[in-house]
Amino acid sequence: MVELAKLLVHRHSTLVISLVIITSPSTATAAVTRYADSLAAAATPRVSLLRLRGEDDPSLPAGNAAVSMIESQRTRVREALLEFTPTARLAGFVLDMFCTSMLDVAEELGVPSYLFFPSGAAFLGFTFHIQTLHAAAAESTEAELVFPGLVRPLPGKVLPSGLLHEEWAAASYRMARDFRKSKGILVNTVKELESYAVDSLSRTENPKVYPVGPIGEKSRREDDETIEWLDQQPESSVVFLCFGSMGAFRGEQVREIASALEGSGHRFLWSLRRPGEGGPWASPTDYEDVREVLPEGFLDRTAEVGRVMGWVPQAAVLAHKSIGGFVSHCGWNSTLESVWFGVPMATWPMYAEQQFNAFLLVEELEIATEVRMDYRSESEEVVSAEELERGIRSLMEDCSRKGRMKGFSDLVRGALTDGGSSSSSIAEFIGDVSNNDL
Ligand SMILES: O=c1ccn([C@@H]2O[C@H](COP(=O)(O)OP(=O)(O)O[C@H]3O[C@H](CO)[C@@H](O)[C@H](O)[C@H]3O)[C@@H](O)[C@H]2O)c(=O)[nH]1
Repeated sequence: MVELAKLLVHRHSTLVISLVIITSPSTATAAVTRYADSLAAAATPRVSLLRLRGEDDPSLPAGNAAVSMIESQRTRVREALLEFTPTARLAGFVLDMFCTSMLDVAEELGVPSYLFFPSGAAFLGFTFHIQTLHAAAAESTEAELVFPGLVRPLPGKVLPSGLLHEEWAAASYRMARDFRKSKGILVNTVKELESYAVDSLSRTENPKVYPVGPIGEKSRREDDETIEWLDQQPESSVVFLCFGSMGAFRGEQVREIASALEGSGHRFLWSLRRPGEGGPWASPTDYEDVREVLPEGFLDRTAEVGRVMGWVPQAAVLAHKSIGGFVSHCGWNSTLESVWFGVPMATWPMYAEQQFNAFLLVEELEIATEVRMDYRSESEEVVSAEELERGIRSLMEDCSRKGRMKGFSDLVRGALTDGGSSSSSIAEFIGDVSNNDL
């Protein structure tokens, strides 16, 4: 800052600069004091020095303590500047990057603030970029974020729920930092499904990525009453609704879903579960009797065309030829299962990264239709029967996504065959592991 001040006065013949130096007992080391003394001795009418001394707050970690100590000096800076420059016209503040708490003071004094960023432009750009990501998430704005893993800009409204809360965001950053310490990352995906993202990851300094998916059981025939009922339904005629291990509904939302299903006229299989007791993260349970939440007479009216179940054998259901579409919360396992069996999806995300997945499915891969891409269960908003019915009709009646889904299904199944991309990645991983010095 001192050198910047010298440069400025050198370039302008009447400019006057007051340098404010704020220290505290812990920051006023002998060297700092010596340096400040030398500046004071060399002060000229055009570069003068204003020294303030604050107190340390031992309860704060060092970095925060310095920023907070500076912040505590706002009133004194204001008073000192008014006293110090009574006759001169104050033109503006130039702030060190840790002194942004002085922005308010400048505003009170009616002058503009500038920032001195002591690092390079690329780093400044990077600093802005991560802040944009975070701000967009926190404010859930309509902002779009260009992000290397996706072809299209990512709307702020589909950012992972984890970035919406300050404390979770901090944990996400910590996790990402720790991921980078690994030697490689095995990812439950298929290169052909996410080729753009896999390629973009491989072009970075991040650990090596091995796309080894889809992991999980694929087609287990379950001899239970659900499958027996599906056996009696025409091919591709049944819409399947299932919302993962934590998906559950009650009250008004259940009635809207029921009304959408009846309104759509399509056959259905609905996995309906009761929210767990004991907070939002308690596991759902099956309703003892779904009649207690369903609209009066619903089960009787739909007895010929639909089934309402609790937990269902999802993979076996998706494997069944009578299933024509899947309304899903877009959990990654459900997504891969749907792709594996070539069942088109309609997106109704709830939490975690499901909104992001919904965007990937609807906009990037074009294999899903949208009920919602940005729904969040924490909002407790009710999705209306009309909205859901529209989504179900589009899923079951518009065949345009079916061909694309079939194409991806073939690619994903091919990945795990001999010589397929995931098999090769697994082999590569094993090769790399074996070559490590253990
Ligand atoms: O009635 C049901 C409901 C679910 N499943 C199975 O349970 C799994 C559910 O997995 P997933 O679709 O990934 O959903 P979540 O359980 O919600 O998974 C969590 O973990 C995933 C990553 O593993 C994230 O993508 C999700 O957002 C996060 O919610 C799948 O294999 C389903 O086949 C059933 O068999 N029957």
